[in-house]
Amino acid sequence: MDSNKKYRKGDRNKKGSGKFNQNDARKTRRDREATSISRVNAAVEAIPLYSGLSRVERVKQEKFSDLPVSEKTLDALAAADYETLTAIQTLAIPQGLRGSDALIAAPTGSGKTLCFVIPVIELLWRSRWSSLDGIGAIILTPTRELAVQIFEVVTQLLKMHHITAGLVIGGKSLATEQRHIDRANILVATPGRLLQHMDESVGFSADNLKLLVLDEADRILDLGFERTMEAILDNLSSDRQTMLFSATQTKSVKALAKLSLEDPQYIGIKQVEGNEGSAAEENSEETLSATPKKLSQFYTIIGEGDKLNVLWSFITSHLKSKILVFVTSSKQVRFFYEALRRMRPGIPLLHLFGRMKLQKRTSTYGDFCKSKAACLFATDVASRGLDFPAVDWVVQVDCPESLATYIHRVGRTARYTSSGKATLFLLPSENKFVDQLNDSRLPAKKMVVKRNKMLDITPKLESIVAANTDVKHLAQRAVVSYLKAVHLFADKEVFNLREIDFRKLAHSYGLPSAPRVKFPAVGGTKAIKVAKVKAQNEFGYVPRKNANDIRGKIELEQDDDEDLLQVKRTNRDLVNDTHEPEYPPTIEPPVKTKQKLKILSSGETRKTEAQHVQFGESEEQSDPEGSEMPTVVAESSGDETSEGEREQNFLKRVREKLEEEDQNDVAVQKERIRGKHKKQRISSRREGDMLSSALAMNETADGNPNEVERPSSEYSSQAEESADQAEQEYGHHEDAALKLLRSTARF
Ligand SMILES: Nc1ncnc2c1ncn2[C@@H]1O[C@H](COP(=O)(O)OP(=O)(O)OP(=O)(O)O)[C@@H](O)[C@H]1O
Repeated sequence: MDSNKKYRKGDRNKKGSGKFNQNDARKTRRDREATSISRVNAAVEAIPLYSGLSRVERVKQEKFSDLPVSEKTLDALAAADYETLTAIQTLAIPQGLRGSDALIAAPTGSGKTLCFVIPVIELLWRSRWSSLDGIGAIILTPTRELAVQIFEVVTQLLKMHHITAGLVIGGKSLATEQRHIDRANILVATPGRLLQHMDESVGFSADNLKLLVLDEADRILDLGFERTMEAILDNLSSDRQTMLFSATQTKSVKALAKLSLEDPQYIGIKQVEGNEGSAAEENSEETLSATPKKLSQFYTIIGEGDKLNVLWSFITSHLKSKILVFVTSSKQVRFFYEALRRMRPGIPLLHLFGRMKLQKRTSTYGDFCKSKAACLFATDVASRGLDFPAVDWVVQVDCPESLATYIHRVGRTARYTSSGKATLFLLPSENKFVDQLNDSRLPAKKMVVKRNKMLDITPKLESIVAANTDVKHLAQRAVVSYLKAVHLFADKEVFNLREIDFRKLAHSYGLPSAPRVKFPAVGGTKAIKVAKVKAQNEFGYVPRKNANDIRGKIELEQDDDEDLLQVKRTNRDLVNDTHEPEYPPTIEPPVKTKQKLKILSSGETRKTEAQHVQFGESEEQSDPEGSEMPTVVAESSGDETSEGEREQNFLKRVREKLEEEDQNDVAVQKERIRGKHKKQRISSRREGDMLSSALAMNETADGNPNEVERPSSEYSSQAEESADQAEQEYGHHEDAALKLLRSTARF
C-alpha cells in the first residue's frame, strides 16, 4: 500500500518534473522567439525607404537568406528551392516588410506572389499573431484559380509557423467556409465571396486587420467590381498596410490606389532576363508593356477560313510541346476541344473556361501543370496570373481585345528564368494590332504560313459536324459567340465585323452556312439580369447594392451561356449609351408580333399576308428589350443558290463522303479479316492432323455471314474508343483534382 503510495507520489513527481521541463522548454522557445523577433524588427526598421524611382538602374541580386525575416520562413523558402530573389522581389519585399503602402508593377512571371506572401507572413509573425487574434491579412485576387494558386504558396511558406490560412472563393460551400472562417489568420479570397462573408458570416471579423493585398487590381476592376471593392474597403479599418499589384495603371486602378493606399511608393520593373531587371520610372509606359526578354514573339496574318487549318497544322507539328491556345469565348474552347479530339491529333487535349465546375477547372489546371506535352484550349480565365510550369508555346488564335490581355496571355510562357514562344493569329483586318505592338515595344516578328505545309481539315470537320448534332450546335454557338464578342470589343480600329466573312468563318468550323447572329444592344435590362447571374456564378455573390456596378460595368449578351470573362465591357456609361451597332449588313426590321386580334364578323376573311408569323422571332420581339436588338445576318454573297439549297448540297456532299469512307473502311476491314484467317489456316495446318477438324470449322466460318459482321463491330468500337479517349483522360483529371484539393489542407 505504502509502496503503492510512494510509487504514485514518485509518479506525480515525475509528471511534475515533466511538466516543469515542458514549461521550461516552452519558455526557452518563447525567449528565443522574442530575441529573434526583436532582432528582425531592428533589421526591418533599418530598411531605407525606396528612393530609386526616378532613375532607371540595374537591380542587384540578393539571396533570401540576406532578408530580415524569420528562420521559419527562411527554412520554408529553402525547402521550396527559393534561393535568389528576382528583381521585383529585391525591390518590393523589403518595402513590404517595412510596412510601406505600395503600388507594384512588373512583367508576367517575374515573381510577384512572393512579394506579398513573405511580408504578410512576416508581419503576423513579428506581431506574435495567434489563432485568437482572427484575421490579420487578406489577399484579394480576381479569379478562383489564382486564389487557389496563391493559397498553395501561402501554405507552403507557413509550414513551420503557427499561423493559419483560409481560402474563400465562389463555387465552394459557403456554410463550410463560415464554420472555419473565424480560425483563419490569413484569408485568400475573391472579392464577391469576401463581401458575402462580411455581410452574412457571424464569425467573420477583420477588426484586427494589419495588411491588405490587392493582387491583379486591374483585373478585379475590369470585371466590374469597383463598388464591391469600395464596399470591402468601407468594411475594413483604415489603420492597415496595403499593397496593390497591377499590370496596367488605368484610371480606375489609380482611383483605387487613391482610395486604398496612403502615401504609397511606386515600385516598377521593366525587362527581366532571369533574375535581372531594372527599376522603371514611376508610371513609365515601359513598366506597363514589358514582357520577359526570353520570350520570342511572333504573329501571322491568316484569313478567318484558315485559322483552324493553321492551328491543326501547328499542333500536329509540335507533338512534344506544351501548348496553351487562347480563343475568345468559352463556346470556341468547347468546340475546338470536342472537334479536334475526335481527329486524334496525337497529343493530349485539355480545355479550361470560366463556367466549368470548379473541381474540373482545378483538375485540368493540375493536369496541364504536370504534363510535359499537351495542348490546353482556354479563354482568358487562364491568362492572368496562372503559373503553368514550362509552357513552350502560347498560341492566340483570336486577337486579344487589348494590349494588356496580350501581355497576360503571352506571359504564361517564359516564366521566371525559362524561355518560351508566343504566336498570334491576326485577320488581315486586324493588322492595326501589329502597330500597337510595335508602339508599345512588344517585339513580335512576322511569320508566314507555308501554304503547301498547311493541312486542310475543313472536310474532316464537316463530317464530324454532320455526324454529331451536339458538335454541330457547339460549332454554331462558337461562331456566334466569337462574332458577338468582336462586336463588343471597344477598339474599332482593330475589330471590324464588316471585314469578317461570316460564311467563311462558319465553313472553317465545318458548318454549311453562317448561323444567324443577334447582336445585343448595349446595357438592356435583360443583359443586366444575365450579367448578375454570371457574376454570381463567377464570384459567388453580388450584393444587391452593387447591381449598379454591373449595370455600369458589364454588358452581356443574351446568350446566358457566354463566358463572363469574355463579353464584359468596361468604362462605358451603358445607361446613357446611345451607341448602336455599326455594322448592319442586312438588318431585318423588327417583326411586329403583338397583332391586334380582331374578332371577325361571320363571312369576313383575314388578309393572308398579315398572317405570316415567325414563331422563332416572336418570343424575342415580345420582350421590350428585343426591339432594341437588330438581327444581323451574314451578308448575302449574291449566290444564285438559296441558303436552303446550299445546306442540302452540303449535306449531300457530306453524305457521299461518309458513304465513300464507309465503303473504304469495310474493304480495309474485309482485307484484314481475310489476312487473319489466312494466318490462322496456315498455323492450323502446321499444327498437324490433330487439328484438321478445327481447320475445317474455320474454313466454314470463312463463308459465315456472322464473321463478316465482326469487322464492322470492331470498327465501331474503335470509333467509340476514339470519341471516349479524352473522357477517359478526364477520369485521371478528376483524381488529380481530388488529390490537389485534399493536399491543400484548407483552414
Ligand atoms: N526567387 C525565385 N526563385 C525561383 N523561382 C521563383 C522565384 N520567384 C518566383 N519564382 C517562380 O517563378 C514563377 C512565377 O512567379 P509568380 O507566379 O509569382 O509570377 P507573377 O509575377 O505573379 O506572374 P503573373 O504576373 O503572371 O501573375 C513561379 O513558378 C514561382 O515559383
